[in-house]
Amino acid sequence: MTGPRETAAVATHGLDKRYGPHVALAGVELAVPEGAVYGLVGPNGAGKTTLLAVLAGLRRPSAGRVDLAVPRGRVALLPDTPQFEPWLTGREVVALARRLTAPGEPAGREDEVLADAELTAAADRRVGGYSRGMLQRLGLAATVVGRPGLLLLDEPASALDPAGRREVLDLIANLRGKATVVLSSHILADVQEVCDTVGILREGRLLFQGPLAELLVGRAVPAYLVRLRPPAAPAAAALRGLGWVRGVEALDGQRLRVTVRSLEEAERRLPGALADCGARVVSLAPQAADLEDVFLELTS
Ligand SMILES: Nc1ncnc2c1ncn2[C@@H]1O[C@H](COP(=O)(O)OP(=O)(O)OP(=O)(O)O)[C@@H](O)[C@H]1O
Repeated sequence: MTGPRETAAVATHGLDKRYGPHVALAGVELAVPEGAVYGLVGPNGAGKTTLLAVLAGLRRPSAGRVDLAVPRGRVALLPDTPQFEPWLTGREVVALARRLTAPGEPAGREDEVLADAELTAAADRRVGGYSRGMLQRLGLAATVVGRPGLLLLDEPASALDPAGRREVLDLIANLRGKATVVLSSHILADVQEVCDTVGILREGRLLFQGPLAELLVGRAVPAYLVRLRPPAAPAAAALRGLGWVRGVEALDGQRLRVTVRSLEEAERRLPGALADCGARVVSLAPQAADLEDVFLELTS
């Protein structure tokens, strides 16, 4: 066989999972390239948790198979709400995980992952007093302490506040190059930020899978975001009258979203058109397609 599946860290073939009569996964052909940070996105009930559990070997598929390029013992799963014994300290949780998953690793490895998770100061406190964000970071520390080759993260940042999400996303971004990561999320901005490869799951079926850039570029509506000194209305009216402008949307008193026939044409003509109508331009930038837009287009 040729193509990307050849270098897949994990691939599934004709994967089905039924819960009684309910079909949770249907013919899933997943291909996660080695070293990817792969975002599995889909609405609630799409089958994300089920797929991760099947990949981790915790649930048996009803049909099909999972091919792993790493040994089963080097696959680690972090559930969406990791549970720890509240009387253990953070350091004890990580130490236990190291002894279970990689007894050959030196104890110094524990300090390393606690530091990466910014938990050094809290390491000797009982985890019963940890915040949600700290628990999620501790879960990540305990998951990576054994240097897994494949990390499966179920909604790792979804339940956190913006600061907590930021910290967890940074930790995941730092895993790039050290392991293959598959994370599920319904927060598309998070996926767009940290993932290089995306799989869109709906009602148990993979609707799209491939590089994030390909997904976005192939579907981008060429548009420019123009910020002007108010008032923006005269410039909007002038642009609307031009043949190469497809539409002008006033986002507020000073920002216009100008959709165009092509970005190349806009690069040549937009600055001049704005100058001709006397607009005072603060900034001008092409607007990238958003994973959220593409997702809605594919799933609606
Ligand atoms: N143990 C189970 N028994 C019966 N049905 C289940 C079971 N686990 C999941 N399901 C159903 O299978 C479907 C997929 O569930 P799953 O939890 O995998 O989705 P999800 O994409 O992770 O959703 P969420 O984002 O809400 O966690 C849902 O319709 C769910 O109700």
